[in-house]
Amino acid sequence: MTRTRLGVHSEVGRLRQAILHRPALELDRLTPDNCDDLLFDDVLWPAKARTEHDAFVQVLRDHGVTVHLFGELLAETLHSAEAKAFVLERVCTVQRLGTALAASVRALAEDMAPATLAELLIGGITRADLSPLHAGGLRWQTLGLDDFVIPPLPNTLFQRDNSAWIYGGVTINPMAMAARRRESIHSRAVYRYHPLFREATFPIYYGDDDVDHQPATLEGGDIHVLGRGAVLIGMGERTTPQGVEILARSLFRAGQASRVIAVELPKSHALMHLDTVLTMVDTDTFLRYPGLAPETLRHWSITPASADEIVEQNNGGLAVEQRDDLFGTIADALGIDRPRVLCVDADGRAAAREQWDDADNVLALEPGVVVGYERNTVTNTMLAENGIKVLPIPSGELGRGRGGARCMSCPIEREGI
Ligand SMILES: NC(=O)NCCC[C@H](N)C(=O)O
Repeated sequence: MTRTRLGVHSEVGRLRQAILHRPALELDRLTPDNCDDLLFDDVLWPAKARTEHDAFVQVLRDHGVTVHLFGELLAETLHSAEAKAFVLERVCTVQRLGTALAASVRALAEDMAPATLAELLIGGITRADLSPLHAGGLRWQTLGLDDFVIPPLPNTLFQRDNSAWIYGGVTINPMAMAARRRESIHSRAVYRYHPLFREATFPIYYGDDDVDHQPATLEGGDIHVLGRGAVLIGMGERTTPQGVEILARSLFRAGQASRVIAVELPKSHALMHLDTVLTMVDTDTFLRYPGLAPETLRHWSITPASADEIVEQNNGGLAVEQRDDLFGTIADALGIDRPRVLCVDADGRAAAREQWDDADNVLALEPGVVVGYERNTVTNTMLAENGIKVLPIPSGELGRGRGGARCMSCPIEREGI
């Protein structure tokens, strides 16, 4: 078993361990009819996507990062009868499956080998997959052979979003989009029952219960662990102020962070998460999409409120102060003069095209060394000219789900700065 010192103490400190997901059956089940609903802009060539993903994993391993594959973690988790029951109780519900199917699908799933069950939970279950089943009920009769009894979760590829480590603990995120909500059930099971996490003690800040969290949603692509006790959170299409408040309170209570900076983002698909337009590439350096004008972004600095402030301001325990210079606020939090902000601003069209292809969504492996899609030549050249080393990975297929190297990885052990 791998040495585990779980915790993510910065965005750019040396990355030691991360969870990635090698895309499997779920990509074969993406069609022109369902890809929009499943938050993909196109269908993919699955075999090629897997080869590209293998190349990504290899770059990380060559750099000394221990990579855990989520499909394997889930399969190993489901070896435990308790874990299987935990997942099936939450997936095979009457609301999701109908009264007749809930019990019969659950009975079939109980008998499956853990690896098969993990594959189908992520890849989706069609009526044809259940062919020996003779069920009654309206739902069963309305389903065509190829229809999904349980839809696939192709965005499991983007491990960044459904859980996020922040300093010594993790948040298991209530996801904004219906197409991604079941992902969090799988992560809850892995963090509870997988041997990598089962014996460890760490706070779970949010989401590890069966409460209906909507609309207090959070997604990891919006969460940046800046380091030195600070956390930057984007509020755009996916993360709401209610979600940020709950997380901030929990982080402060656990003594894991001393300041949260919440920044409002334009609500658009191209900018669905903060990390599609802003990532950290060195201890004092950010990569920013030039279409995102920081001076126009409203942002707030959130710290734990004193007892007096709680009474005077009725603020729910959070001292919230609106600020007017985002990178100035970040500099304060990091105790530096002013961060360096790199931008492709010579060619607006190239910047826009490359942002769409996740040029600004790089994953730092250590200060000044990042992984990014090879296709984004203008951004990668600009980074190299500014002393940032880019390790390129292929992206012809992978990028069609609209996520880059940062989106596809969930760091679980990373050093501070
Ligand atoms: N952090 C990220 O920006 N993740 C990319 C998620 C893409 C996925 N298709 C989604 O819409 O949720």
